[in-house]
Amino acid sequence: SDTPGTSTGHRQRAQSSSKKRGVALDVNAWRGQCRELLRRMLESADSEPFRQPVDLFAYPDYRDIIDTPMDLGTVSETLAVGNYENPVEFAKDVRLIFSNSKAYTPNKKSRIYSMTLSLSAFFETQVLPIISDFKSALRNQRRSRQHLS
Ligand SMILES: O=C(NCC1CC1)N1CCN(C(=O)c2ccc(Cl)o2)CC1
Repeated sequence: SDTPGTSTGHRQRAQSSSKKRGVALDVNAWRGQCRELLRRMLESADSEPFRQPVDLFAYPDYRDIIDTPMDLGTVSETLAVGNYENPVEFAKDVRLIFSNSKAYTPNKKSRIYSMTLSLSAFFETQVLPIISDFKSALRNQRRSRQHLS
């Protein structure tokens, strides 16, 4: 505004979270949301084969087929120590768990592979809004920073 003594014309919204179109645009909200999603997956019986790294003594040919093992315990630890920069990196590791299982399974009717299918279906429905909310928060943050002198 051009009223002398006021600076409201250029005041920026709080950077970390601002209400816009009814969505809390917090660029940091994804981490707690992903931790909660992991918790819900870990409480499901379908996650039992995926909670810890594969036992190579029980599956001696596992590394002949799978280059990059991944499990939900490792993903939880990576998230907890802050080694994911965004929810897309988090989703990439979780999806690796499922693609490894699909690559290793001897047939598509194996019990463990069927657990992969139901767990990944649940994961994809839950992670989609986490990623899209993060991307809109980032767009909003860049928009409001862009107007700074
Ligand atoms: O040993 C495992 N997990 C560690 C235990 C301690 C929780 N496995 C899970 C990953 N695996 C498969 O995805 C798979 C697909 C078809 C078949 Cl069979 O196995 C291999 C077995």
